[in-house]
Amino acid sequence: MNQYVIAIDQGTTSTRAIIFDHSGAIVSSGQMEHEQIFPKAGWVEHNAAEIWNNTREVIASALSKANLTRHDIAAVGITNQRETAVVWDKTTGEPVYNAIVWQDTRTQDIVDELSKDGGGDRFKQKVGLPLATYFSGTKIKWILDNVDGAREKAEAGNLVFGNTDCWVLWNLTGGVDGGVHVTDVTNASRTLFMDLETLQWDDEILGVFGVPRSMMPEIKSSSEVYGTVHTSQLLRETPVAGILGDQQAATFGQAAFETGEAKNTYGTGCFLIFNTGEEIVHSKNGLLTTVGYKLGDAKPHYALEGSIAVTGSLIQWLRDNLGMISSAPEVETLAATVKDNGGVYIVPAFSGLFAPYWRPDARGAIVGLTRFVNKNHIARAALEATAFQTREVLDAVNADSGVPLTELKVDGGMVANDALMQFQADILGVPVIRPKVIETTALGAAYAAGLAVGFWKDLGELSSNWSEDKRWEPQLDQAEQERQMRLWRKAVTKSMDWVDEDVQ
Ligand SMILES: Nc1ncnc2c1ncn2[C@@H]1O[C@H](COP(=O)(O)OP(=O)(O)O)[C@@H](O)[C@H]1O
Ligand SMILES: O=P(O)(O)OC[C@H](O)CO
Repeated sequence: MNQYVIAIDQGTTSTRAIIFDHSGAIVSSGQMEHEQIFPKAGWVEHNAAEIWNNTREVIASALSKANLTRHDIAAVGITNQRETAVVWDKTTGEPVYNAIVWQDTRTQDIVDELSKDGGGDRFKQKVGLPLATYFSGTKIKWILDNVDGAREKAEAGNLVFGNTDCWVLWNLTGGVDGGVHVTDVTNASRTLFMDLETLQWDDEILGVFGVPRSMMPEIKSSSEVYGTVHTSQLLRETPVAGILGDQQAATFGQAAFETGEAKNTYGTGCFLIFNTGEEIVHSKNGLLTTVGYKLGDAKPHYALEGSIAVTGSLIQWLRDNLGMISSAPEVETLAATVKDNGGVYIVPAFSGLFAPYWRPDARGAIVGLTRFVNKNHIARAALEATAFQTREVLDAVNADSGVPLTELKVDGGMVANDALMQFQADILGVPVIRPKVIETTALGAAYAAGLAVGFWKDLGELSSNWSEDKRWEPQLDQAEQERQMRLWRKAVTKSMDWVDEDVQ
């Protein structure tokens, strides 16, 4: 009997496989971190072969922990870190370069060059995105321009591109032995190349970037059978039936299916997604327009997104680069020893500033330092930075939609941190709500796959699986909220205009 669905969550720091039952509860999981490669300041890479190996390992581990086999699994769903670009030779299965990660800023020169003709928003009306290093398109161009022989091979039709969903799917379905080269609409909407109306690649933009169309995967919906797992793999012959970029998957896993619903995911970065239904809404306040989900032949749901590049990774930086803490949860212990931030604000503009500013010239800043400040204040300021950035994104969503959100559903690794969630509610002035299953990203991909094979019958059934675990009510008075936001915004101005010809 197929009683379960497995989701592969290929994230920025780790790859997970999680098995869910019909009620949406977690039955077992496997997880492996992969190496973060920083060859130069601003460059961030992953080894795509390592990611594929880890994917196989975590599937094996999740199955064996629950004592299950492929016969118990109805379908496979895939969710992934978006924008991270893998280019590989489809005749050998070898990537021609490491995966260039979404946080990588090496393509700023490409962005500047392309912006000369028509400005940074020249494709925004069509694709919903400004020209920025964040998106896959500039990374593909960089590989074609900089890796020896890549352009010739691409023009000969041997190289293909995919975000990591596509790389995992291709390998899972056979790789050089007939692997399926497909992505879903949500991932495609993060490349700079997909027309939001037609949901197809735009030849004119591909031409401007010099990317051959033959490299691009076929764009399909987020919920349909793309292929079956290859006979050489553990899950052989199981249908792969759902793909969603991780932030859209979390929105789906939070059952935010309707227009006006939203969620915020706190991981490496933070991503607030606001469902705008079947309408394509263009932001006037620095948000992206993206595809939320598309189920089979049904019309797509679109969304506005506030992407924040650095939140949890600031905590990792305190741990790995400064050695201030030995584990991420320890930041809460340090922060709890002081009654406030001691006047310190940290603007973690490690990759420039994303939403709502889109300022590639910004770099990280710690301001307000005095002899009074100690590491506990720094820890507190690091946590607060996540909450301040989220408030700015929520303000942008409210301004665009005209109807202020009255509560915020949250998920992701950082929501384990109580102090942060309380401060988040305080600085937003609305309740913050955590569901029982916080692995909403994997759950969303499982839902998409399960819907396609009839494991779940409809969205109503999925909504009834959602239940609240904890709620944080705002406790700060509005004057104090606004005082802190004023200081935060002042700190943000100090991080801007830092990059010049001498500083990258
Ligand atoms: N208790 C905590 N307090 C603050 N940050 C935390 C805590 N636990 C984990 N994190 C941060 O959350 C992130 C991991 O969350 P996760 O959702 O697994 O990320 P991702 O999906 O981006 O890989 C890490 O960046 C880590 O620093
Ligand atoms: O893997 P995460 O959770 O850090 O998410 C990364 C985002 O998809 C980047 O856009």
